[in-house]
Amino acid sequence: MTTERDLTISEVRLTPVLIADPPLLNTQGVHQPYTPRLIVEVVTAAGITGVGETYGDTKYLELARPFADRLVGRQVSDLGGLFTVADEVDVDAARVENALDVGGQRGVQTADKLRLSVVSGFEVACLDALGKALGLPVHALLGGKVRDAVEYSAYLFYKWADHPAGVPSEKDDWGEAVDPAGIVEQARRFTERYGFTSFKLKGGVFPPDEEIAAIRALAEAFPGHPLRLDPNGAWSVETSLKVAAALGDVLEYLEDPTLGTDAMAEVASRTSIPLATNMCVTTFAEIKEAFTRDAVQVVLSDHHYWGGLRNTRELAAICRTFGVGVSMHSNTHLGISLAAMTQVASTIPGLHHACDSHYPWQSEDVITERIAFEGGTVKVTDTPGLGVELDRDKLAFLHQRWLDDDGTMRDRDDEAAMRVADPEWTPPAVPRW
Ligand SMILES: O=C([O-])C(=O)C[C@H](O)[C@@H](O)C(=O)[O-]
Ligand SMILES: [Mg+2]
Repeated sequence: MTTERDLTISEVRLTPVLIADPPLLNTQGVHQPYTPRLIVEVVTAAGITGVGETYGDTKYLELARPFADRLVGRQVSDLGGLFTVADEVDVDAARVENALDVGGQRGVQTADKLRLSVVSGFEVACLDALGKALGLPVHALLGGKVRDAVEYSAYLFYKWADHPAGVPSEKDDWGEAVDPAGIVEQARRFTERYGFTSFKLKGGVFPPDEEIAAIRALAEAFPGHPLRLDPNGAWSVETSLKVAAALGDVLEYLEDPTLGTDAMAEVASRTSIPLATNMCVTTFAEIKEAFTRDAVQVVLSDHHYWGGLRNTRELAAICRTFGVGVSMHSNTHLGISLAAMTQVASTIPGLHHACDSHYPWQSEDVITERIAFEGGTVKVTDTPGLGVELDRDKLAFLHQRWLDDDGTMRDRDDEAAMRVADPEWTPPAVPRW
C-alpha cells in the first residue's frame, strides 16, 4: 500500500538544458552563448517530486543516467546511500585523464570529483522530496537555520557587450565592461538591481596593473565595501605578492592568486591579506596539507563539487575547527541551485563572507518564480523542501534548445568560445603573469 509517507523512489527524470549566458571573460577565454545544466527530478511512490540541479556537460550526463537507474526502489531518505550508488557507476577513464574541469577552474579532474558532482544533484532532489513529504524545509533536515537571510556578493566580470557576430545568442542588457570605468558601472547596476554590498571581480583577464586599477576604482566608488579579486591562479608568487601589496588596504581577501598549495602557502606566508580558494582545496583529501601549511584562510565551498549539502556542512565544520573561514563559490547555475545554496548556507554558523552567485547573469530559469535578492540577500524560505517549483514549459523550452544543439554547446568550452572571436587563441600558460 502506498501512503503519503512512502519515500520509495518510483521514477527519476533527467532533463539536460541549455541556458543563455553572457560573454563573461576569464583567464581561459569567454563564456559560450549557451551553457549546459542538468535538471534532476526524483519522484516518490506517493507522487512527490523533488528537484535538483548540477553540471550538464556530457561527462556528467553519462554518469547521471546509470546512477538514476540504480535509484529506483531506494528511499529518498537514504542520502548516505547515494555515495555507495555513485561508487558503483563506472567513469570512462578517457573523461578524466589530464582533463581540466569547467574551464580549468577546479583543478585536474578525477573520477571521484565527477561522481560527487553528480551525487550533489540527486542529493538536493532527494532532500527536496523528503522535505515535501515531511512538511519541512531543507534547512530543517540539515539541522535548522541559524539565519533568516543569506548574503551574496556582486560577481563582477569583464565582459563584451555581445557575443561575436554571427553566433546565435540572447542579448543581455549589461553592456561592455573592459576597463575600470566599465567595472564600476557594472557594480553600480548590481547595487541598484539587487542591493549587493560586497563585490568580487573575476580577474586574470587583463595584465595585473589594469585589474589593480579596477579594484582601486571600485574602492573609490564604494568606500569601505568588501572587495575581492580572483584571477583563477593566473599569477606567479611574485605577481601575487605585488598585487597583494598594491591592494592590501582595500581587499577583504585575494582569491586563488596562484596555483597549487606550494605557491599559495608561499604567498600566504608573505602577505597579511587572507587567501580564499575554490581551486587549491576542492576535495576533503586536499584539506590537511593546505590547512597545516596555512596556505588558505577561506575555503569557498560549492555543494555541486563537494558532493551535496551535507558534505558542505562537513566541510564547514572542518574549517571552523581549524579557524579557516568558509563561504561559497559559484559557477553558472539556475534557481534550484540558488535555493539549495541558500538553504545550506542558512545552517552554517560563522559564515563571515557574502557568498558568490552567478544567478544575476542568468536571464533564464526553470522555476516558476525567480529568486529575488533584497539588500544583497536571499530570504531563507520555510516552505517544505527547497521552496521552488518547476515551470514545465520553461524546462521544455530549454531542453528543446539542448536537443536542437549540434553538440557545440553541450560541453562548456571557454577556449573554443574565445577562438570564435580570436582564431589564434590558446589558453595562456600558467602563470600567465
Ligand atoms: O570563483 C571562481 O573561480 C569561479 O567562479 C570559476 C568560474 O568558472 C568563473 O570563473 C567563470 O564562470 O568564468
Ligand atoms: Mg574562484
